[in-house]
Amino acid sequence: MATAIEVSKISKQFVLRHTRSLKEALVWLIRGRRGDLSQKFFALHDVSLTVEQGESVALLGFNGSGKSTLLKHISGVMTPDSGTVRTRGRVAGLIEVGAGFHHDLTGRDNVYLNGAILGMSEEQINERFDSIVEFSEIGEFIDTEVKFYSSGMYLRLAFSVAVHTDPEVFLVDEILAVGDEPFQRKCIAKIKELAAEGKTLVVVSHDLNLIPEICQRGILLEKGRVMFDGKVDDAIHLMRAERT
Ligand SMILES: Nc1ncnc2c1ncn2[C@@H]1O[C@H](COP(=O)(O)OP(=O)(O)OP(=O)(O)O)[C@@H](O)[C@H]1O
Repeated sequence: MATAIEVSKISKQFVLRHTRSLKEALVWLIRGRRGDLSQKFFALHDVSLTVEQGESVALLGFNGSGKSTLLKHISGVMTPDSGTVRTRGRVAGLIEVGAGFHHDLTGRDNVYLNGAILGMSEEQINERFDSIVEFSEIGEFIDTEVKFYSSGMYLRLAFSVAVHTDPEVFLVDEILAVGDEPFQRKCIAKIKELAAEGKTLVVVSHDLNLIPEICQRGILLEKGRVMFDGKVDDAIHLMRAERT
């Protein structure tokens, strides 16, 4: 089986921003700006993992453990301070949903814009346009500027465009928690369909009941490090044990 994602020893540091008191800032200035007022921390620390084509993997961990940051590195919207990320095939991400959408454009124009950003040709978008709109259930609002959409409508259209790009690797970040229940169920069914077709999936979700329905493998992150990588049930068991 071919490798779809190869993450090799990546680390990412962020600046821990906290407000300093006026006194602290004055002391720092008087001392000739010596020392660093900002502190850094590792959002990801020496993370390595390999995902084979057709695998469905869940990234698990408590808030702030680094799941979204890792997903952003796999999608390529973030680059690591050190280490490498390699992916094979087209990667579609629902990471910051609708991030590629332009508020002043209509749903229709955004389908074309976002579709192009995600790598579809105009011809492909023309072919899939009706199906995109149908899946999103946007209906007649397709010619309305998206700034007038509800957050659920926005998400539905963004999700619909992304799944129609026919990605080889599909990255999902907590989408399952957004949107109304019927649409959530539809998204989950679509994600399962993609998995059954042999697409590679990396899913971030806090829904520990849903995750085993989609993923066989679970990677547990803690403070930016991989604590466990194995069967999804074992990863969930470990996570639940840590919570108690
Ligand atoms: N752009 C950024 N600048 C500074 N800090 C960041 C940035 N993005 C994320 N962080 C920090 O990195 C850490 C990891 O964040 P991340 O969003 O990856 O966690 P997560 O596991 O996805 O959390 P959650 O379950 O809450 O979504 C957090 O402490 C977060 O505050």
